[in-house]
Amino acid sequence: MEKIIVRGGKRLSGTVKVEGAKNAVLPVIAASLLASEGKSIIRDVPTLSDVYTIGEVLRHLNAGVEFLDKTIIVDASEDLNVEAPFEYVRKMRASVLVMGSLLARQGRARVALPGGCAIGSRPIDLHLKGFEAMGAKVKVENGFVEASADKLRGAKIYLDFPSVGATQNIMMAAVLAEGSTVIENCAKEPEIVDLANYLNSMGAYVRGAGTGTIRIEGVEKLYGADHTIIPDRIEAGTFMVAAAITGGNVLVQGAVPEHLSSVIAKLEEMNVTVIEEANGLRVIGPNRLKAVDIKTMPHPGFPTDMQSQMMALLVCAEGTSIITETVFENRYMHAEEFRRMNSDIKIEGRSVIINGPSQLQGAEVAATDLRAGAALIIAGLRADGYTRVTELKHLDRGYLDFHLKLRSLGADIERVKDLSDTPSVKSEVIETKS
Ligand SMILES: CC(=O)N[C@H]1[C@@H](OP(=O)(O)OP(=O)(O)OC[C@H]2O[C@@H](n3ccc(=O)[nH]c3=O)[C@H](O)[C@@H]2O)O[C@H](CO)[C@@H](O)[C@@H]1O
Ligand SMILES: C=C(OP(=O)(O)O)C(=O)O
Repeated sequence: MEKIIVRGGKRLSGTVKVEGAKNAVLPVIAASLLASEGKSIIRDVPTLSDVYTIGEVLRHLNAGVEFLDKTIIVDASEDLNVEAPFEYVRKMRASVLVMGSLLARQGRARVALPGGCAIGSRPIDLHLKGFEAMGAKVKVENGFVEASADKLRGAKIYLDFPSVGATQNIMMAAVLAEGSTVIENCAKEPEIVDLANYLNSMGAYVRGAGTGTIRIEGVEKLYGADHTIIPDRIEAGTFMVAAAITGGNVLVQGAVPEHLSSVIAKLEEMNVTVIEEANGLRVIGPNRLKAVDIKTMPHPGFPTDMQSQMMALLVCAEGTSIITETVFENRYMHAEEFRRMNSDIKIEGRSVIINGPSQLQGAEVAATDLRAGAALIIAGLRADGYTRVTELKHLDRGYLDFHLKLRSLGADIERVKDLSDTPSVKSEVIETKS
């Protein structure tokens, strides 16, 4: 079993560069299946386990996928297979994002139903309602959801909730449909805008991405295109919190202020200094952090993917803070792990009440999901003694070289393979850059 071991107490300083966004690259790779002619070149790709998983899904669907450092080249010009089996969907729910492209390209898609996960039940009913509105027949059988349509027709689709995945899947289905599609109450996340830009560069007609209404005119055919992925706002936000919790001074290179306005506002309310520089955001942590309330919301509200990292910071803040999670019903599994580190956190329904400041203490804790993994490591940066974080497979879905980046900022941190089952060897340090 691998662990990250952090010894708290170091102030972070220096510069850290963020990768391309995981949540932008996954839908873009799914959309590359729409190009029946020409190859897509996708740049600034973070080489995370999720990205390799979606690469495997595409290969299984008969697309050519080549990884060249941080670039992926996709050739989807051959006829595609239409089935994404459970072995992929189990590893990564975002595999369901191939449905829209397959339905548009091949008239059929069969994808294993994703299960729930540690953050909530995560149904896909809104994706399917969108496909049905466009004339697809949808059935759920034997653990698979199958959608088929001779020809998708444009439709007016109102989403009951601005789901990121449903908006993306419907966009991908609509770009090759006959006529106009309007998606109302759609998601406005920067990753939606990135997908729209990529689709437009393939020859699609998508307007309004980033607002609450997207309009799409279907076209006959799409072509491979060259696209650079936007910087990862959640990775950026994670390093901003890491700088703040240690009272450090860090330039987060590549952070886009407009993508992070709610996170910046909350950090400033907590007395953290955030300065816009030409190539990123400088974050300077205060001596005393102030308690604040946070409510997670769809963009431009406070992102649920930053909730656990902020929890680490609020534990160290003076006063009572309340976090209310409105996006996922069960995204507090990490609260229990924070309690093991001596924090005063009470869960009450969809809210948590944090009484701070607590002096965090090092402990052995488990990452319950990818953001929880990062949050526990961040808490370890401030804790007395050693914090050992396990279940790193979650962290690896979303963060590249996390411990190496933190170490380059001065953290006392290492990643080890625990060999406690092997007589006479306790642990082995892992230093390889992925
Ligand atoms: C790969 C990726 O980009 N993942 C992000 C994406 O996930 P994802 O696209 O899965 O998140 P959604 O926006 O779809 O989900 C938000 C809420 O809507 C509900 N819902 C969603 C679809 C549906 O058909 N029915 C339904 O009820 C979900 O259960 C959840 O409560 O957006 C989330 C919300 O910002 C982020 O936390 C994830 O990091
Ligand atoms: C929840 C997340 O991702 P996913 O939707 O891929 O599980 C995340 O990035 O925090």
